Amino acid sequence: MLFSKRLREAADASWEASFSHPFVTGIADGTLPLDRFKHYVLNDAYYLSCFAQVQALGAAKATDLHTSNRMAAHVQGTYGAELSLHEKFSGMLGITDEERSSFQPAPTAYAYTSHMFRAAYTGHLGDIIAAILPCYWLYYEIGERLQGAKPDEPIYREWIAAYGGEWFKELVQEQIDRLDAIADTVTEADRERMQRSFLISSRYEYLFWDMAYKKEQWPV
Ligand SMILES: Cc1ncc(CN)c(N)n1
Repeated sequence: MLFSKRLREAADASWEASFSHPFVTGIADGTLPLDRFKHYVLNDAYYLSCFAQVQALGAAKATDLHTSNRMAAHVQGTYGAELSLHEKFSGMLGITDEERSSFQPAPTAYAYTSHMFRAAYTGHLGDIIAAILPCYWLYYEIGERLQGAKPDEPIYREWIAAYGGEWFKELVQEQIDRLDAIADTVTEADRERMQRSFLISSRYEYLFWDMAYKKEQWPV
């Protein structure tokens, strides 16, 4: 069985929980209150800037120039496509420069990014891709499932269009194929560690919706 198939099966319960989370279903039917989406956008901008750094660490840890180049291209994708989408959302949501400069990540955003940095600093490229792959793959599956949805809110329609698009599908498949190729060359202990990391990221993806939905803050 392909390693990616094994990961997808192992993560199925937490991915199903993401598909049916009220934050996600609220984007699909347009009922999600905008203040919760704003909390998501602020935290996600932080998340994506860390994600790009982790992708760059993947470029540095790759063992051939082609892969370094591709991981660096993915950094540009995060910056040019996803973070610029957030810039647009920030304008539409009226997020001020002051709000952005004084923003501090919520506990879940901080914990999830710390998990990715841990994989990047302690592992090899396979560990990095295992930790970041749910970010690509889960969003693509959500984008695909939501394609038929036509929420009244324009921001939600744009969000759905971005993640269900062909450009994103190609990037996701490229990282799945890369991880499968690496998994063939490492030990079973490595594969088990990568699987644990993939599952932790999958659970954090669920918690990230929940963080935004509940407008999570530090308790003290
Ligand atoms: C938390 C999270 N996970 C995934 C994605 C999609 N790259 C995102 N924007 N934010």
